[in-house]
Amino acid sequence: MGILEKIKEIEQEIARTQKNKATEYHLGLLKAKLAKYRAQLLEPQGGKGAGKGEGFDVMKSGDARVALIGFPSVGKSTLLSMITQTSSEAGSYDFTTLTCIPGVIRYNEANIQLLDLPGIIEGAAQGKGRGRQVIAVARTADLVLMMLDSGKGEIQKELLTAELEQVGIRLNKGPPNIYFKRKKAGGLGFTATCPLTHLSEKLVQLILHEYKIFNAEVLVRDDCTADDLIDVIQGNRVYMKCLYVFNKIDTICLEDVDRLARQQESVVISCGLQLNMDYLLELLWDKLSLMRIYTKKRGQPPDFTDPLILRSGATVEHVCHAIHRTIADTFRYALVWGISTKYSPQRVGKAHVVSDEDVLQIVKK
Ligand SMILES: Nc1nc2c(ncn2[C@@H]2O[C@H](COP(=O)(O)OP(=O)(O)OP(=O)(O)O)[C@@H](O)[C@H]2O)c(=O)[nH]1
Ligand SMILES: [K+]
Ligand SMILES: [Mg+2]
Repeated sequence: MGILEKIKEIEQEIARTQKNKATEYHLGLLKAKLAKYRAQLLEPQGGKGAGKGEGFDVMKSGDARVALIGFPSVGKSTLLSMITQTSSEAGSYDFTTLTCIPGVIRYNEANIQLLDLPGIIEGAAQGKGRGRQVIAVARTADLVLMMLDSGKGEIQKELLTAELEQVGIRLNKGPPNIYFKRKKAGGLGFTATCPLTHLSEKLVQLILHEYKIFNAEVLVRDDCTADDLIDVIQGNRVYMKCLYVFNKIDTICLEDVDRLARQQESVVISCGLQLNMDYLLELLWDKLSLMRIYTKKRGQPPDFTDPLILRSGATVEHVCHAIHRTIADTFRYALVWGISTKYSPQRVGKAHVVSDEDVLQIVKK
């Protein structure tokens, strides 16, 4: 039996099985099996670069990478052509786009790489269409723009989220609060720091056995589920930020626009009527958590046209590296003007965390 068939069988069994206390262990086990087979399916078979697919090998460039994911004909290419200098063919028929088309969004002096991709269909996770390649590219992005057709937005959102879940992509959430470590001996060491309503020591043990793990330390710090535990054991999950973009609001009524706009992490737009594009870019910038740092030389005004673009959380040391590899070696201190310091200017060391739009002067030894 092939892996696909095995997966299908387990999925059917899960669907058949009633969810209750008595079937809890059985379902947990089935889920672990399913996750294992899916992982096998995603492993590239054969030689180097297998399963990568032609036309998907786009170099990373710029300060951040954003991937456009969505069902066919939701307007991904139309958007790329609108907000970048690149034009990507749009059409009223599905699968107009068959490869990965990169464009560059210029915003706040940053270069943000935007990737147009083929439409994903149901079953993408099983490798249908070019789903696997699209998903592989999406994994390399700093942010996913999930583009949805406002007319059928909510069901599309559910289906796509499920497809991405199946290949280990988790949107807008962090890893489960479980500490897990394999050991050489000693059996299972199990501790929970809060009451558990989904997991028990017995179930954890069963799931671990499914992975042939008999010795491990498991510390559960939240009311986690069996799925959470499986995520931690599999260890290859990616936790990505996602913005839900509801396009074509020109085709729905105002009440529906209002409802979609109020959803978490959502933005409503119309490429056709060029509605709300500025707000989309603003949100995109916020989500990427990028910062502009302006540098200046002693006795000279800062250069406000050419900031260094860094990730939020960056320190003066990161700024040094962004300027030049060797600057950190001759660094004495930095003067900072901006909201990251109490005084302007303030003398700071390498560990100082900078903020968006700080001005920085480096004083060398
Ligand atoms: N009414 C309306 N139509 C739009 C809007 N944006 C795009 N379209 C139309 O939707 C159709 C599909 O647009 P594309 O940009 O090709 O969509 P896509 O998501 O790239 O499609 P694939 O590459 O096939 O997956 C085209 O006919 C566009 O003109 C919009 O805001 N409103
Ligand atoms: K299309
Ligand atoms: Mg397209």
